[in-house]
Amino acid sequence: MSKVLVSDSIDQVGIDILSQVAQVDVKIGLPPEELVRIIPEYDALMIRSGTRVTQEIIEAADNLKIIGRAGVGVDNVDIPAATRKGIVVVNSPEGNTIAAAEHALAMMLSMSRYIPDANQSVKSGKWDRKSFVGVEVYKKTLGIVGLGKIGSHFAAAAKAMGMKLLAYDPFISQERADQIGCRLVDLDLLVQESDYITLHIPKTKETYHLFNAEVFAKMKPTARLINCARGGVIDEAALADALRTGQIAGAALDVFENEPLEADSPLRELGSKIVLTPHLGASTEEAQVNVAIDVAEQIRDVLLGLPARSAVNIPGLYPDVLEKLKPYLQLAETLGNMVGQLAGGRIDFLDVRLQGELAGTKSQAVVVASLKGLLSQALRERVNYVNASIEAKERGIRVIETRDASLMDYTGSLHLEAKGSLGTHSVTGALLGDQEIRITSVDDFPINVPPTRYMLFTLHRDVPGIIGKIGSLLGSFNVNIASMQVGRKIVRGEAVMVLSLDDPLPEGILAEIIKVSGIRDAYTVTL
Ligand SMILES: NC(=O)c1ccc[n+]([C@@H]2O[C@H](COP(=O)([O-])OP(=O)(O)OC[C@H]3O[C@@H](n4cnc5c(N)ncnc54)[C@H](O)[C@@H]3O)[C@@H](O)[C@H]2O)c1
Ligand SMILES: O=C(O)CC[C@@H](O)C(=O)O
Repeated sequence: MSKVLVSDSIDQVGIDILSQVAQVDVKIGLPPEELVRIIPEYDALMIRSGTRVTQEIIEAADNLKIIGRAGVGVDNVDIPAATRKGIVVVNSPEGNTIAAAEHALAMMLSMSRYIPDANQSVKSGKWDRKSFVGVEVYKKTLGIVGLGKIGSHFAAAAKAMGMKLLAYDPFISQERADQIGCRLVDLDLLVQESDYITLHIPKTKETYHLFNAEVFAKMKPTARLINCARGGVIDEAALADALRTGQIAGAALDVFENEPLEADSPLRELGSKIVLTPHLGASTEEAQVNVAIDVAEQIRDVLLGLPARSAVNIPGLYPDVLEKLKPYLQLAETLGNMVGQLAGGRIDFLDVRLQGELAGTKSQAVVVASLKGLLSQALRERVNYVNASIEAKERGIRVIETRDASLMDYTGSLHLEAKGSLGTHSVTGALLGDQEIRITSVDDFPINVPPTRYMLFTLHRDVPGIIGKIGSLLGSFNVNIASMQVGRKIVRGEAVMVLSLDDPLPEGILAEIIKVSGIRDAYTVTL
């Protein structure tokens, strides 16, 4: 019989589902070294946000087939390590959406009316009405950072309370924002105009310390900040300073860079200016039942050899179809990710053209894989093969699918074209020897390069000396070039240069590249 380890507290309904197919051991609060020691016994691991599933634990997990996260955020799981080890990671993308949005609303209101402090005061025997004069949210401007599932639900409730809504989300279309009733603005404007700011973004490289001293300096002195998304998106030391010095009026936080919050955190010393809860966003009876059922059912299915519906690292397809299509799905994800970055964050449409033998395959999975790649910059692990199409639709991305079996320059190739905030761009790719990915054109200029982690593309006039200039410029920034190729249609005409780099491009270098005479445009792609 399979064995499942449940290492955080989950609702009994989840245990009951798992018990239909496995022996279930509930062991909460295990120290990491104990988890490393016992994990080889288990076929599945079910967690919430409390357990950190590190590379060390995954490497020791020789029998593990699936990790189930009863919640949305999988930033406590080392996904690349799990993927490398062939372990499916599943989550519950929607089970706690309402709970988290309602918690953020509760935080906004209790901060505005000093409810935690007033409650404490009455319970301590006082009847002090003067110290707790609050502010109304009615007619105030609310800035929503991250207009995804939770941000949208918060928006609907805030609108009903008479708030004016601004939103910052580089991956959401104006059309979608209009539907929700939000004015889409840049972060600077949102920060300057909002009376309340609520964060509903994932923790990524881009969002780490997105709210920092510089941002607090731009906020109104009467502004209040709510974070029920992820710790780490706020610089906590800078927030404590901003509250202490009166640069902003208040904050309400459910999540922290280190959890549990350190005993000596300056955030604990800010009296009625701050409301703190211990990561309770998902802690409602309803949400815990939802996420427990959602994830336990997926663990049960995978242990029975069936696909998972919300896998964050492996497509939810039947194994035989998957096996055949796997290399093409990888190609589609890579091209989607590339064209998404070339076209810019806010995508209007994606044209997926299946060529050669690929035109005859079950294309839906290839289209979905392209969308998964396209949305991966915005949604990271939250986009999967199940929700990629819905997420694209909600973002107002039009998807066009075409087939051309007659195009046979490679056995099968895939051409993706996307229009986004940086313009319309295209990439084509094919498989070499049925496995190895090759990029065979960019913006219809023929090339033949394997995708690499850091890439630089330039559009330029094919004139002598230009390659040397780019090489020297990158050298002066200590960026090493691993390979370089030029694609052109006619000699001395328009051309594209593709450079694979060993290092990421430092800030500001793209602007220098564009200044080089003959260069028309330059783009970076990180895979
Ligand atoms: N406190 C809790 O207990 C709790 C509960 C549930 C979810 N969460 C967290 O809340 C967050 C939002 O969850 P969701 O379900 O709404 O996710 P979602 O994926 O539906 O929405 C996230 C949104 O953030 C946007 N985004 C990504 N990068 C951005 C950036 N750099 N700037 C601005 N916007 C950006 C995306 O386009 C997307 O629309 C996640 O971090 C999740 O882990 C916390
Ligand atoms: O497990 C929890 O209680 C928190 C879940 C929440 O942070 C999430 O991302 O889903």
